[in-house]
Amino acid sequence: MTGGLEGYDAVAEANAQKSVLAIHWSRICERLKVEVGEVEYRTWLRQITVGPVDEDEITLYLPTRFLRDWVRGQYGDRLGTLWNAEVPAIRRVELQVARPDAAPVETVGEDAPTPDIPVAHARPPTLAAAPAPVEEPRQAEVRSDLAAPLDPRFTFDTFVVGKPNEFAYACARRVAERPSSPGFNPLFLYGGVGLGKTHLMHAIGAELLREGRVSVAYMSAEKFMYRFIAAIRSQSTMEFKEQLRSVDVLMIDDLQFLIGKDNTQEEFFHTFNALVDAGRQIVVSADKSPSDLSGLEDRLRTRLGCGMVADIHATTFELRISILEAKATASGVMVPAKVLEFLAHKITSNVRELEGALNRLIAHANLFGRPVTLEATQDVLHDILKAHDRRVTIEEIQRKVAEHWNIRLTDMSSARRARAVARPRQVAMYLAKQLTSRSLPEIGRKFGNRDHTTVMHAVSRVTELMEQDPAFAEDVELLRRMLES
Ligand SMILES: Nc1ncnc2c1ncn2[C@@H]1O[C@H](COP(=O)(O)OP(=O)(O)OP(=O)(O)O)[C@@H](O)[C@H]1O
Repeated sequence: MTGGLEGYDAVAEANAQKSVLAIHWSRICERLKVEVGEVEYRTWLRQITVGPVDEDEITLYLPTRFLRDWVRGQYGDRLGTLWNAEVPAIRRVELQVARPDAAPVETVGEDAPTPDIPVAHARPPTLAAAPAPVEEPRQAEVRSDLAAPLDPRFTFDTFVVGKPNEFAYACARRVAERPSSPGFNPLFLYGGVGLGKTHLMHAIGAELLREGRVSVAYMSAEKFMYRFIAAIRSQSTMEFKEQLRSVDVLMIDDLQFLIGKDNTQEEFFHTFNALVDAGRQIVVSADKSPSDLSGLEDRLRTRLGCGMVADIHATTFELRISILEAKATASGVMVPAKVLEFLAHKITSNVRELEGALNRLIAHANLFGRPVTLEATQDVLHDILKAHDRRVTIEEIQRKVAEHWNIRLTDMSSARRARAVARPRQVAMYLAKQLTSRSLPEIGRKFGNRDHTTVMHAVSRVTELMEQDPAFAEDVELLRRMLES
């Protein structure tokens, strides 16, 4: 028949294949939910969308590299087995980061993947077993008389999970799902500045309110103190205490603020005891673990450490990239991967600063309608980058360059002359000359006692190659920017 009809047939066939795959995928999802549990499923696997089948291989998409790698590591084999059981012709599963243009198969039913930014976490085995407490359903309520408003941006969906925060995240989810579970009361979240403690607390609050079961009071420790003082002044401490003790979930942020405030600590201690004894949930955050919060009364520290203590560690490069990817995607502004990598290398202090830098870039791009480039980034973030300035060492240069080209660090000083090794070594020498004040003989010594003429040759060879090969020049430039200042 005509080409047009053949085209129609092809489209119809592709659509039919999509529908069939969607049905299989829905069945697989049901099994996975039973196997791994609802929370684990929702956090990791619900993000998967189904792509095309090519011969014996099906492609599944995940929205970020982090999530893809995690799912591959934890569930790759299981996904393969389940697909094979559903469709024997499928023998392999390929997990890919979703392309923006990918047209995924839609799942059937309520668990259709959401387009929002993924979250991920590992639920530690200890979290799996505890039984859900029997609860009377209650009307959802934020105690407006007690609560600071919850920031609607701080939800579990917008929290990006990686190794440094996965335990805290899992604990927070658990509390949001089953408040007052044995072993999780109080939940004590701690970690350095700007690493997501407040975000997780708000997420717990938002989830509880969404579920519509409990009344929640959230406030900073500072606010707690001022409310307490105001209550004393207005002779309404009884009322204040009653209000506090009537909530189902009390969350106090930045508890370290109470150090040295003995009366407020005392009041908090009694409130704490009254609530825990009545089976209510307490969530507390601080910058240190209970045992390190010297300045808090011993009995309070002991009680704070009685439930679940979860720390949030400093971010890793991988987590910073995932967070930047998620936030850039949410902003709708196209930020090149190289810029994200550059930022993740440069701004390592905390998520707040990282987010601030990205927001400024995005605002700039929106305001001036210019694309985000490495040059623009350096320009716009000049002051922030300067604040993160540090002196670069030859060892650091060698490490970064070796990582970049995936060679061993020892090859920076080895005698191997294969180009795959010799070229990165030359680049490292070139960068050492550009970025440090070391002399050529000094640089030579750091590269396996090579002669200064070898370093000179490396510098001129790299300069020459950069002029001839724009891709190579871009690589070297990126490395330079990452290491610079
Ligand atoms: N894992 C994450 N994913 C997404 N956003 C994050 C993450 N961690 C932190 N953020 C963001 O970084 C910012 C700072 O986080 P947050 O206020 O929760 O930090 P904090 O640990 O409470 O800091 P502080 O000790 O100063 O109170 C927030 O905008 C938060 O949304």
